[in-house]
Amino acid sequence: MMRTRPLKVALLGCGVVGSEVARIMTTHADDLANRIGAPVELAGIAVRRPDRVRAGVPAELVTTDATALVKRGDIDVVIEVIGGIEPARGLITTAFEHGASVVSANKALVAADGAALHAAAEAHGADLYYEAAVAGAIPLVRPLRESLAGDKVNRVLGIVNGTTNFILDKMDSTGAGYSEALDEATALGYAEADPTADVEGFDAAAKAAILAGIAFHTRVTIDDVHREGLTEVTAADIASAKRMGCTVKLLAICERAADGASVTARVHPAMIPLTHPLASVREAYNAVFVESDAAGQLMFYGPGAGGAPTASAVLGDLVAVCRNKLAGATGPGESAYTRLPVSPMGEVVTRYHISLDVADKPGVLAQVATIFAEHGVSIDTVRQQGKDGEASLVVVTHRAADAALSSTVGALRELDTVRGVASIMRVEGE
Ligand SMILES: NC(=O)c1ccc[n+]([C@@H]2O[C@H](COP(=O)([O-])OP(=O)(O)OC[C@H]3O[C@@H](n4cnc5c(N)ncnc54)[C@H](O)[C@@H]3O)[C@@H](O)[C@H]2O)c1
Ligand SMILES: N[C@@H](CCO)C(=O)O
Ligand code: NA
Repeated sequence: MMRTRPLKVALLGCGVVGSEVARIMTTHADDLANRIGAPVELAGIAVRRPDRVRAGVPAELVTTDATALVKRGDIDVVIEVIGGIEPARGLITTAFEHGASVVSANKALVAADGAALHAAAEAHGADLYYEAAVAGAIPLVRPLRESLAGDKVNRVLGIVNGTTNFILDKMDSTGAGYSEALDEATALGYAEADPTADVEGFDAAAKAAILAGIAFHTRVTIDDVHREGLTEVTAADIASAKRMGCTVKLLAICERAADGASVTARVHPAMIPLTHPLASVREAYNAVFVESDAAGQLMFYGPGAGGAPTASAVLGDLVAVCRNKLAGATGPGESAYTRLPVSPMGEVVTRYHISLDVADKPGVLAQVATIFAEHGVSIDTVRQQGKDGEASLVVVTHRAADAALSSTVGALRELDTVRGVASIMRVEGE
């Protein structure tokens, strides 16, 4: 039976995502009410710039005082789509203290301070949901938290940043330049307010931290995630990948160690074979593989960024949180009981593609091969292309520890015959 008294919602932020949340809450009001069992009313919208015209947003609801809005006392759910650490963190904490549950799209905040936020929610009998924080519209947080809660997840691997996938895809398929592709991603609402977060891998690292924490029931913060962005990827890397039948993607990889005693989380560009399903993920789409003991391999695919797709995830959380409120219950909180430690990048084991500029003279290949052997890194293939006394040597290794590969590269740099290390890229998905 439908309750007539509405649940009141405060919206913090009315940018790319917030304006779509407001639009869908208005246009789908009847469906939302039927699905929840009570009407939901947009009771206030906190913005920074009230002068900005927002189509379809009732002017009388707009305020610049977000703190007063969350302190009103009659708000049931706060939707935080401001982004960043402060004032978002303070506003969310205040919301809990005043009895509201919170839906957020803020991966930066959850990845930095998720444990404290969950504790604050629990202390006040409130919910904290953030499906939109990881891979936009794609259901991932709740499938991991709820649907897979009876299984044991061993690996989460995927493309979790739409902006960088859009850039790599445009560069690869249309030959567009890096800045041109980034400008287009920004205009389409995919990039963060400061796109450095996207291209330097901070956004993907935040998502990797959230995924690893939920998947392995432990605590992982963004500081635990090894991060390399897109800015070092060159056209030569992309061309080299093509020659190997691969493409370059920015991947987030969270793994349980073989002995089960620790986990790792990393974000970096990697070559993947064109035959791998992730190779065909285009534009701002995201795709994530989850591997678990009982289910085997699951793949989640869909729009990972953009106003309306992200609002879809926010609205899904709003419905869940409102249903919990009406039932006088809360959904699942933090699950970090395994306390598995996060191992450093040096312990990650994978394959590598190394491109060296070397002198083209007798014995160089043998010297290079010896350095790999001395560091216990086994070579899979070597390709050499010579030109005017210089040569480009491309070495692909078998699986080796990242620390061993780093020492190998350090020793290679010391060789007189090695003029430079043009690129080092990990090879994944084989
Ligand atoms: N855009 C996407 O594709 C996407 C996808 C997933 C998650 N997110 C996350 O959603 C959140 C919002 O992203 P966005 O793309 O809508 O950003 P945005 O910059 O378009 O919107 C944020 C809005 O918050 C406003 N704001 C800033 N400080 C405020 C304050 N103190 N009070 C009220 N309003 C304030 C800004 O003026 C801006 O309009 C971020 O956490 C982002 O990481 C975005
Ligand atoms: N800037 C992010 C938004 C989605 O989280 C991206 O490009 O994926
Ligand atoms: Na999601």
